[in-house]
Amino acid sequence: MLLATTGDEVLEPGENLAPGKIYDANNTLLESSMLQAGLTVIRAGIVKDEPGALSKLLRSHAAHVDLIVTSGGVSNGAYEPVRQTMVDHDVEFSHVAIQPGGPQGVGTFDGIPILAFPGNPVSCLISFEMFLRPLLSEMFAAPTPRLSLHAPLSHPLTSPTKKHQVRRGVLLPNGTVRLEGGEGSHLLGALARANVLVHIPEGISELAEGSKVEVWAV
Ligand SMILES: Nc1nc2c(c(=O)[nH]1)N[C@H]1C(S)=C(S)[C@@H](COP(=O)(O)OP(=O)(O)OC[C@H]3O[C@@H](n4cnc5c(N)ncnc54)[C@H](O)[C@@H]3O)O[C@H]1N2
Ligand code: MOO
Repeated sequence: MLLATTGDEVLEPGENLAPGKIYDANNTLLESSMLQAGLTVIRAGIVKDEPGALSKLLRSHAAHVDLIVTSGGVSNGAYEPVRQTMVDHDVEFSHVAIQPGGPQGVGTFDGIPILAFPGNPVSCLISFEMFLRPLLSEMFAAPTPRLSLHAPLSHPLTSPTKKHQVRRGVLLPNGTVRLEGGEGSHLLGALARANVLVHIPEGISELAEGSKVEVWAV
């Protein structure tokens, strides 16, 4: 696996955190998830928002990898490095009806399969759990799929009707599930406190306390 993230504002953990900069969360999140899933990972680092930089980095590792995963630079901003780099490649960008993790890219870069996940940290982890991890389970039986349970909600919730929402939650000792943090796809603290992903399928706009939801133990 080759892992890369993008953004002039993103710094390696430990660097001097100047105003307007943030530490890279995505490479660490994805690398640890991938290692746990039994993959061998090359962490290529952070690509600056410059034309040509991403292609150069990916090509420098391409001979040694079976799959490329990037995070960030895929939505509709003025400059989206991943999207723009892939213009010359067979990569399709679209919006999946899921929250978080909507903007996605899939295709090949110089013949190597590539998945381009969105940049918000929770979005890229949910993308891995929803789109890549199940595939690995099916293809290589490693790791085993996430344990799926049905548990009653400890409180009511609302969800966007036209999207499959994946919220972070805590399965409590009394067997109920409580949402942890809000919908925001930047809420890493809440993700760290969660022990389940809570699935609210498309078509549902609200659920009452006690409604059963599918949760994946993570
Ligand atoms: N016009 C539209 N704008 C946006 C849409 C849309 O549909 N139309 N979707 C929004 C959603 S939802 C998401 S998710 C983001 C995805 O955008 P990108 O993949 O282009 O992500 P970036 O802009 O590069 O980053 C988003 C956010 O995350 C921070 N980030 C990026 N990389 C890292 C990293 N490695 N570690 C920590 N944080 C990271 C970045 O600084 C931004 O704050 O698009 C929305 N906009
Ligand atoms: O759908 Mo975006 O992936 O929520 O932050």
